[in-house]
Amino acid sequence: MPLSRQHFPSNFLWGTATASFQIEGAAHEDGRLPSIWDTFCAEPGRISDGSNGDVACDHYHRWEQDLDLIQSLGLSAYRFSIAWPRIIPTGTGAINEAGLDFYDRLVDGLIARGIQPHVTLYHWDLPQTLQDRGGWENRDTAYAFADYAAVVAARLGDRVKSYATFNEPWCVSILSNEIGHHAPGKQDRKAALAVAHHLHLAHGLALSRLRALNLTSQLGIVLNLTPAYPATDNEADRTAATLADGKGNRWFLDPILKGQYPHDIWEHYGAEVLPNVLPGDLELASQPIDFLGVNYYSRAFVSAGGKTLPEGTEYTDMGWEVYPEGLRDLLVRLHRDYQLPDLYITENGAAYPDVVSEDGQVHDGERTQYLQRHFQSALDAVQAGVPLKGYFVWSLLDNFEWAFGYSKRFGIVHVDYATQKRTVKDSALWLRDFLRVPTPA
Ligand SMILES: OC[C@H]1NNC[C@@H](O)[C@@H]1O
Repeated sequence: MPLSRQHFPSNFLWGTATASFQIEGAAHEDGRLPSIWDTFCAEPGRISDGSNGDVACDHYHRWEQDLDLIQSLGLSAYRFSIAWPRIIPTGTGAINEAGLDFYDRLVDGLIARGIQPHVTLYHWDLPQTLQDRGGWENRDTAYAFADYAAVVAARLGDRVKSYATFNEPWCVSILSNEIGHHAPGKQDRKAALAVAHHLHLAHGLALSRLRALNLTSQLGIVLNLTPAYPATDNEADRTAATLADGKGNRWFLDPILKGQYPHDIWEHYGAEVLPNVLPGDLELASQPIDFLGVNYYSRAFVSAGGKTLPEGTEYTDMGWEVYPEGLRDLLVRLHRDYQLPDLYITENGAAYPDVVSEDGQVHDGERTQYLQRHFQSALDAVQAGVPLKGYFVWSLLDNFEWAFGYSKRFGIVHVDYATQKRTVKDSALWLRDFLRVPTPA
């Protein structure tokens, strides 16, 4: 019998995901003020196609049509992020009711369609005014985030099934402040590690504020995790893979789940760049969470000697190896090494150079294959005893793919940015059929 949802636990949650800056547009509407990504897009050369989030998928105006699309596919959950610059446009202080009203309508629209709302409180669009005061390098921003989180949760309440504090702290800290490919585009390891620590602190501060609201919503965080595989079994490759795993995964998993930074990486970094950890910070950061979101795309193939993947390896349009087995391996390892809450795959998906064919359809067979193989890997993890409770496809819509602009398409629904026409791709039609449970004869 081909893979079907009936192979999964009957209460396994199937959803799709987006993020505010990537789809909303309406960048200057209803009180929103600039985020660091508006600023970053305006810096020449930062975005490969020179685009920005001013219009994006115009979801701010088309959200009802987009929720209808989610419902038509039979998905029962939708993960989206709240734009801090809509809620408290200057980062601290005055609340913008029009911003809260938009998400209020969105949440009610989801519930009316039988779709569970799952909120990410921060998916990278920091108010620029806070960046002007040091951004996440400034410890004060962690406290501002907790205030913002409390405002959102007080308004949306437990209509929202889960609140994740952050999406991908590794991207917010390392990719954005050490590597420099994302906003604010710094290349400073000390700054990056200070940012990472303040995110861990902010996560803890916000958890405390949300717990105090006595919501029934699950509270957690979303980490992008990339399992590292040594290219060979030699010592140099295995050491390099352990380092990659420590810097990319354990530096974020351990403070949240174990209340400590990994010792080997702490020593590796050295005193000049290490963050200033104050007493109580890690106790706050490692408060119990109800769920851990895992964003998985591929593995890291680590070679100290420059060995590359073999001929015939499959890649997505992002140049990421298609490696479904890595999802199972990752989840089984998490289950082995950590005391886990419920796990959700909060993002998994692929970019391919999709086009609308003569017949008006988008025949994205590679994406259907990718999803099928990763669903199977998720099922393997469930059958291995991993407490995996759900899976969100990234993404509902083609959207603004950060430094790649609109040149990479991750959606199961195609967006023609000139007309804003949505076209359900073949992969979404397959997903709809996969989710359809045959009615008993
Ligand atoms: O690169 C694909 C996705 N990865 N995780 C964060 C999202 O914002 C990205 O679009």
